[in-house]
Amino acid sequence: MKILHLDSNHSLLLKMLEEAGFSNEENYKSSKSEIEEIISNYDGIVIRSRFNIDKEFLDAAKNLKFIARVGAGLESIDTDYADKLGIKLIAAPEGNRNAVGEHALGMLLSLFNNLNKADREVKNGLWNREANRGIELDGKTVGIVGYGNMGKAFAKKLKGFDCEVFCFDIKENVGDENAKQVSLKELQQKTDVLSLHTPWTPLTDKMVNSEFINSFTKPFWLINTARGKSLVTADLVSALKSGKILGAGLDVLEFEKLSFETLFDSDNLPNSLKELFAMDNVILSPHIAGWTVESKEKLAKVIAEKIIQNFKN
Ligand SMILES: NC(=O)C1=CN([C@@H]2O[C@H](COP(=O)(O)OP(=O)(O)OC[C@H]3O[C@@H](n4cnc5c(N)ncnc54)[C@H](OP(=O)(O)O)[C@@H]3O)[C@@H](O)[C@H]2O)C=CC1
Ligand SMILES: O=C(O)C(=O)CO
Repeated sequence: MKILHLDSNHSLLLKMLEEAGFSNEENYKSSKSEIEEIISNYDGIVIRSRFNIDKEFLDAAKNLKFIARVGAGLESIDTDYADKLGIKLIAAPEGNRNAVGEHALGMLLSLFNNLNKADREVKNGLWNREANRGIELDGKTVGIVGYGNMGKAFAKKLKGFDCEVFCFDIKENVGDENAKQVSLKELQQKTDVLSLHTPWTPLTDKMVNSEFINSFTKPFWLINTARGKSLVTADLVSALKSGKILGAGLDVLEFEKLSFETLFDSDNLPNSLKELFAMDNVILSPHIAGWTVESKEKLAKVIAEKIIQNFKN
């Protein structure tokens, strides 16, 4: 089988596939349309997030048997069309779920303890102890929306903090010893901290908007390590201003990657983002929750194992 690798990954991936007898070609530079011209020569592709795999691409990929995403989310792939064409989709949530759980927890603890603000202030000669008094997770209620690989990994990390953990998921019976499954309404009544772990789908697109936010009984903290487009940034900013949201940790933004840098450089960022940048109770990171030294290797290993398991002769 011939596999085209469209992003560079941990060397373990190529090593394992080569040892298993697959033929591997790396192409990290050609444009999407250039790849479309040659893609019919391959049985499988391995991609991280270089470009979206849309209908046009899939139509050109006449002999494709699998698409392996070195990551968890398949949002950048037209999964329905790939299914229709009988192309197998392979993801590796086992490879970065621990990283996401730790990142979400790290953001939460940083927010609760004003770490980013305090750090900046101390480095500027300010010794503001009272203004940086923290709060504790002990006794708080954490609501997790989307209780799959990532949500469960976060709940596992919360063990030992003496907080109550609830989850809401469209699937039934997903609760476990780390989180009690409740209705969305109950979660919104109880939650002090909301952590999003849903995929980006038509159902979750702009899910966290003013109506959703105002359905929470208490002011709450928000962590989003899922997808930026599930959250309406302008509505978040309004809620931060009104105090309905007490602080936010966002690893993902509505405007990411190329669009983010282009908008930033041309000073064309939407006002809502500029306002977020100015807020001390907001922590941002550039989509790195699942992006650790360890996850790089784990993702490679998981993807290689799944390809070998499914496609080795
Ligand atoms: N920031 C980062 O670096 C990373 C981000 N991610 C993001 O996290 C997402 C989740 O990954 P993962 O946990 O592996 O996915 P899973 O499919 O394992 O879990 C997601 C869960 O959310 C459920 N769900 C879907 N829609 C809703 C909804 N509207 N309300 C409540 N629950 C819902 C799903 O149900 P069903 O299966 O029925 O749809 C599923 O049970 C990825 O799609 C990706 O977007 C993942 C890894 C790294
Ligand atoms: O694994 C994912 O889905 C991520 O967002 C990181 O690439």
